[in-house]
Amino acid sequence: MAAQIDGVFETGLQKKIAESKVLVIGAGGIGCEILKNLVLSGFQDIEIIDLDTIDVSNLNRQFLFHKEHVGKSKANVARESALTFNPNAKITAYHDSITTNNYGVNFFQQFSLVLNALDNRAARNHVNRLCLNAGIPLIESGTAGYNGQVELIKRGLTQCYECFPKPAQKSYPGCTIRNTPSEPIHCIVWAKHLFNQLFGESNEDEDVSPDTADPEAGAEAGNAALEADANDKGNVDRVNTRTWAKQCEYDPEKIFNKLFFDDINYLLSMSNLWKNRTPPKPSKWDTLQAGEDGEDVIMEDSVVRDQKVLSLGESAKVFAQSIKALKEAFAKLPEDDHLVWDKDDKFGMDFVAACANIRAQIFGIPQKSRFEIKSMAGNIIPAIATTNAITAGIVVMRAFQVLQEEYDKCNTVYVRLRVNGRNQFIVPESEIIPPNPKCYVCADKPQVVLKVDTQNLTVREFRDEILIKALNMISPDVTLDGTGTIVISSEEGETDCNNDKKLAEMKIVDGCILKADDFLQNYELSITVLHKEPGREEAPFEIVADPDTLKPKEEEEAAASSSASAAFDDAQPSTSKGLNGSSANGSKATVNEIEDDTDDLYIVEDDEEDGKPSGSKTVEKRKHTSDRDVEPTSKKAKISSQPPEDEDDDDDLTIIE
Ligand SMILES: Nc1ncnc2c1ncn2[C@@H]1O[C@H](COP(=O)(O)OP(=O)(O)OP(=O)(O)O)[C@@H](O)[C@H]1O
Ligand SMILES: [Zn+2]
Repeated sequence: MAAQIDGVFETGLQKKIAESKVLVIGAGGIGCEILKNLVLSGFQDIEIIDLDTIDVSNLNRQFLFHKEHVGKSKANVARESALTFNPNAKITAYHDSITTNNYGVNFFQQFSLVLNALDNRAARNHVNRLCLNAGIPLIESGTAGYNGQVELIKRGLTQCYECFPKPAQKSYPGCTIRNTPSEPIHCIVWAKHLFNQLFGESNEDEDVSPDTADPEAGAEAGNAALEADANDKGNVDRVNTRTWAKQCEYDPEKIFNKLFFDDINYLLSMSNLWKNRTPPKPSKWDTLQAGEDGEDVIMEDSVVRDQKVLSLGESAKVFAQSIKALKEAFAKLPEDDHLVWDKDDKFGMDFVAACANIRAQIFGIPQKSRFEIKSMAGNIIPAIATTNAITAGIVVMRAFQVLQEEYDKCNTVYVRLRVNGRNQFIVPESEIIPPNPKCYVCADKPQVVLKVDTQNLTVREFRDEILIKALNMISPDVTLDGTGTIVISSEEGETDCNNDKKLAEMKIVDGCILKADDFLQNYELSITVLHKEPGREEAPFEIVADPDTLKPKEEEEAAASSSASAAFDDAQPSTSKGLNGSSANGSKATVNEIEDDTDDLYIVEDDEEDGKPSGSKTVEKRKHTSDRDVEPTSKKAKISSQPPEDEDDDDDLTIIE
């Protein structure tokens, strides 16, 4: 090992490296590079964890993996390959998720430091909480295309991963997706939702059928459309899409005709929608001759087929074939299990591409090749091996500084596409950003205020949508302060009887305080409940991390009528813009383009102004927008509220390697 040769490193550091024990979380693009750097730098005791197996698409940049490793555990293969660089190193590999209860605070406490090389918010939040709790320094890293970022998270010294709210994910109004798509992405999002309705985790916000509550359609139109569905007695029999599909045994022809003929006719009956739009053209299976037309395309080499825009008949054929395969895969699962859409799963991807293109054709929207749809549906921006390598290099350099306790030197570092005015393309933040004293995770006594309609929200929704999705807990226990009533227990089945009760029925009303506790994360949060009356356009709930920002009711109403102050409120670091249940238009009918955290969107914002290094002003700006420039690792899409000045157009390309 070069680094074990005296003189390469200063002796003090050399010793510290040899005596330390580090944990690497994630053995993907950055993780492989980090592991190699650690081993070559003389680290002797390394543990690495990754839940995934190796995919062909990883091979171009995750150089510890080769063709013969496809399908094997990433952590195990990374360990074996890294050992060839230094057979004397002790590397322990776990093929597991870091979020399981095998890895609690005690596990974390055995390490000198933790290095994150993850690709999703949920896991990052979890590791953030455990490292804060265990008092172990965490080096967080990520890349998106040519951009990279490395940051130290240390309790009491720096901001944590959750100190400032993240920008909300890009979303589209539900009625655009369900009723009036106008761009290819609307059809792609619809197709992904359809996959979930038929085979995946169905979500009522992801309904794919016509939305009769669309305000633009007007109540009359909706009623007229509903009447078209009425049975002999004038009632409307509405069945859930999956139930219906199961009843007709996933017959492709029947599903095709329902989605692309009946539902489109239904939409046409909502005539207000088409006053200023080109109406869609329903399509029927038997007019397509899908059988003959599509035969060749199924047989075609997938690389060639990926690049082509298929005819309607060809898409219908792919549609039928993929439904058949997905139906079989679904049938093999236990009763209450479901499929998970994955861009790398052939039939899942075929299904989404075919459905998106059929719908696009019906609405007169340009169609896309399967290749293009894959990149849009997976929100992929290219993973650049060099950015991963540079970022991982900085991670390990930071690790040296942490081992030497030179924390004051550990400013966040950004990797940029182009050099700035100071000729830097690796740009350090000008100062260490301190913790947010109002952070709902790393503050001494974490607390939030929850504004919610207590008469309507069920305990189950409170747990799933608020505690788990918005507040990133994994296995919460909740008690009502003062009475000690157990509202939610993490013990399976213990409080199931509460699940369908409304909060108010559990005596959780305005002014109550709930104590939420996640034993897996050693995390306790105090939640003050404020009742709010339901409003049609409003978010179903709002979480405010800084109670001081709450105003008396009258003031709030006055503020709401002023767009200027509303905009100001949005910019407050401690109000939880990224945490509430609202979306772009504040309506619950809005759907996320990106469902899973793996596909998080992050603002990439230039940290410099006028080519000068960022000063405190910029730091302040960052706090108020996004504290993280880059959503770590490879396949993240990126949005920018204000495009970075020196950003290359190439960055907007969404391509897959
Ligand atoms: N909860 C978790 N526990 C352990 N490992 C995780 C967890 N969540 C994500 N990971 C791992 O983090 C790694 C992130 O690496 P990377 O972003 O390069 O992803 P990838 O899946 O290898 O590539 P791509 O997403 O571009 O196909 C992945 O190998 C992923 O399996
Ligand atoms: Zn914090």
